[in-house]
Amino acid sequence: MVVASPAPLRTKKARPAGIPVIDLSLERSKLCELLVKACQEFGVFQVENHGVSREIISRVERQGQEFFSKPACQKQRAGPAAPFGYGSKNIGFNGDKGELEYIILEANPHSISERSKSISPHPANFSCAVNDYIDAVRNLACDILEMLAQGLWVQDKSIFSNLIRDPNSDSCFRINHYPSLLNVAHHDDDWINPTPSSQLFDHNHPKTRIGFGEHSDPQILTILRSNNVGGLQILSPDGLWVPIQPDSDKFCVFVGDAFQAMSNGRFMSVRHRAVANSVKARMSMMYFAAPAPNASISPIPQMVSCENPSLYRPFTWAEYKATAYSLRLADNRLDLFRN
Ligand SMILES: C=C1C[C@]23C[C@@]1(O)CC[C@H]2[C@@]12CCC[C@@](C)(C(=O)O1)[C@H]2[C@@H]3C(=O)O
Ligand SMILES: O=C(O)CCC(=O)C(=O)O
Ligand SMILES: [Fe+2]
Repeated sequence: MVVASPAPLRTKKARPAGIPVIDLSLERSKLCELLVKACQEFGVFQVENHGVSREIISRVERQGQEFFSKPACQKQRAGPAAPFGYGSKNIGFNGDKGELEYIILEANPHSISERSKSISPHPANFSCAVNDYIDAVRNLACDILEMLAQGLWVQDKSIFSNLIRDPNSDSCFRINHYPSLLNVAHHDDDWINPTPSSQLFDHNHPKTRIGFGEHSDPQILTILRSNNVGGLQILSPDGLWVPIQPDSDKFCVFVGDAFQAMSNGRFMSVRHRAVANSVKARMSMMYFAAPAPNASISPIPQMVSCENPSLYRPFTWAEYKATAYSLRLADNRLDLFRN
């Protein structure tokens, strides 16, 4: 006898759906379709079977751990992040703050080799680990961008990837370290008595410590990898913060503002943040894939039609970056370039 299964219970509060996890070993035309769908519907997705070796990832992770475990006075020798170097709590130049420390570097071997002298007692090990990692994630970013061009039926498959393969590409690399809650809570009066002006808390949930505040990434694509400690959240269209499941074997890929502009708004640069509420320290590393400063960004002709007129005026990456750096982290800078 076949017994009908009971109708599923409906609860009033729907659990937000997770972001897509895309298996990069799938057949290519299927992959192109899935990648386009994810960039349209979410602006972010995770990838598995990405082909970046564990060894490359753990070498740079180890360098990050060694650096952040040093006493503050030693780390400060690599700072301040203006805009490259070591930073602690201060983000950008306009008063943004977060519960984190970080290293941010230009993603080119010469600059990394110079910077590594103030970061590590073994600069060659540091720069080699970071350069190998950047090469690997740049290739991953280019593969994804080429599949996205194919998925959009654009003839020139390299239309996006050429921008970040350009030797003058302005890409950068960042390692963020969010200390364990146990290391900071009792030193911090705000934790016990949050002040309304503090940026370090989410005012709707005063026990949420803001590690890296709400923003979208300005570049084309971001490739993020973290340890298995959570904290990354995206802002859903209905205004809810949705956690992204941490997974050290996957990469999380974000559409950036420049890609939203080039796709004429078909892809969206999703707003995200990192909270620092864990008893374990979170470490994340981001490769921000950017064009060269003089590259012109505008909606590609294939995305523009009578029904879909151009949403953004052309701008150079240098112009966009200067605007981003003149604004606060949470500001919506792309709207300033709308037609
Ligand atoms: C407050 C800021 C930090 C930031 C530059 C900015 O003025 C606005 C954008 C911020 C952001 C967000 C994504 C990564 C990052 C490196 C970038 O390119 O834009 C940061 C900048 C930063 O931390 O310096
Ligand atoms: O550290 C994280 O998990 C996210 C940080 C981030 O979004 C950024 O640095 O742009
Ligand atoms: Fe980001």
